[in-house]
Amino acid sequence: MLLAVDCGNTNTVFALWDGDQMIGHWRTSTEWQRTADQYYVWLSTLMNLQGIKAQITDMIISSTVPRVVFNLRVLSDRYFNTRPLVVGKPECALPVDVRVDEGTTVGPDRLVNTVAGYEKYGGDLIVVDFGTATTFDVVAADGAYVGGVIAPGVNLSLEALHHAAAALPHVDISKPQNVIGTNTVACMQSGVFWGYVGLVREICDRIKAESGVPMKVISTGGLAPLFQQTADLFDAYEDDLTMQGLRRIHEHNKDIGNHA
Ligand SMILES: Nc1ncnc2c1ncn2[C@@H]1O[C@H](COP(=O)(O)OP(=O)(O)OP(=O)(O)O)[C@@H](O)[C@H]1O
Ligand SMILES: CC(C)(CO)[C@@H](O)C(=O)NCCC(=O)O
Ligand SMILES: [K+]
Repeated sequence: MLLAVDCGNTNTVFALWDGDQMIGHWRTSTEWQRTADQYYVWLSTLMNLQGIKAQITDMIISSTVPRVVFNLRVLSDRYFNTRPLVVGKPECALPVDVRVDEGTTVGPDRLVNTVAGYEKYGGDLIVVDFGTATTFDVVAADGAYVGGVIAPGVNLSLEALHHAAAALPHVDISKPQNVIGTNTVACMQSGVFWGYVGLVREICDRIKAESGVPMKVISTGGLAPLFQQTADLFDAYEDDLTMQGLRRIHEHNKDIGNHA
């Protein structure tokens, strides 16, 4: 079975794949100090609790935090006796072209999202991911990754207000009743919530205009449903796009006989 690991700047998600069936997924905070032994104790405890008996033979990692990869490699080597595929490393092949400026390193999560989006929806696609950052990634007709947009994440924007202004409290995102807030929290929620609705709409419109072809927009990430409830921003929502992409990239490397 395949263990797929997606390390974001805030959270790390592990998913267990049996072929194209995801049989479990678990989330922890991203901490580069966490050791291979700690990962293993945590993972095996959760698997036991859920009665999952799995023989993990393969591992694939996408990490936006370079220093966590070391301990995940040790986990793979020590406990699963396999060398992991690491997205973005030369030995990990992608099933699509990447057409960006020479010398640019695209975040592996962004590439992985587009691979999954293309597999399910085909090309001429925009993938929006609401993580630590809000990213927009563009897939051409042939599936190639052709670039995108990085905007500050929703929670990051709220945190930035709280940190920079002495009188602004910590606030969780939610959909405000009105645009005109009549207390501090409502004003902050309005600014970030409606500001984001506008940001997403404007960026997608401009990507479509610049591309000159009709495009589908799909969203992923914890906060996407909150925005979709309100405004018709996306054609579809996928809750585990990054994990689907990791499974697909692993399969591609097997198909071409590439063993990390
Ligand atoms: N209504 C909500 N308000 C606040 N947070 C929410 C809400 N719904 C979901 N979330 C949060 O969204 C997060 C899931 O987001 P996701 O995994 O896409 O990105 P992340 O883990 O924050 O970022 P990264 O992948 O960059 O580490 C979870 O931590 C969850 O707590
Ligand atoms: C933009 C983030 C932080 C989103 O997770 C990540 O994809 C990243 O660190 N990217 C590196 C730079 C780039 O994608 O161009
Ligand atoms: K993510």
